[in-house]
Amino acid sequence: MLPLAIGSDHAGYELKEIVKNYLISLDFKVDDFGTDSEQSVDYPDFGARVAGKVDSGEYERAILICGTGIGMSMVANRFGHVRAALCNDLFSAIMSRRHNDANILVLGGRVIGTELAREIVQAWIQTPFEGGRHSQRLEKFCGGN
Ligand SMILES: O=C(CO)[C@H](O)[C@H](O)[C@H](O)COP(=O)(O)O
Repeated sequence: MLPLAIGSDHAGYELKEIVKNYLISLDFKVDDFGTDSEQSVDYPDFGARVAGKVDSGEYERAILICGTGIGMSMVANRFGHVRAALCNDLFSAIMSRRHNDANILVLGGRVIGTELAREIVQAWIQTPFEGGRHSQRLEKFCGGN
């Protein structure tokens, strides 16, 4: 199965561990790029570490988690080949794959609960990109990358 990169700051640490273990239970290979505790860190350090790996093509998909998800999505979307989607609801997560071919899912560890996070992650992993008219739209801002 698709190997995934995952990262968080301290505010996303608890949910990162839950999401990581959930993915492992589904037989995904998950590479964790920190942080490793709830000790305060700076989200740009971990966001850039993971987004850079998607940007370079080392990983096809990744998950980032901070308190709201806002900071991580801002950081990740600075990278040219990254389409990071902050999805704290199920509909957005599904649409971010169908229409936007999002390659990084961003979650807010202080916003959503564990069960919703699991549902979002599962749907995001499983939902394919629809292509068609959406490809031409992606082409207009990221060259289809
Ligand atoms: O970047 C964020 C907001 O966009 C994240 O939610 C951070 O996790 C948050 O800012 C961390 O806050 P803290 O008060 O330093 O724990």
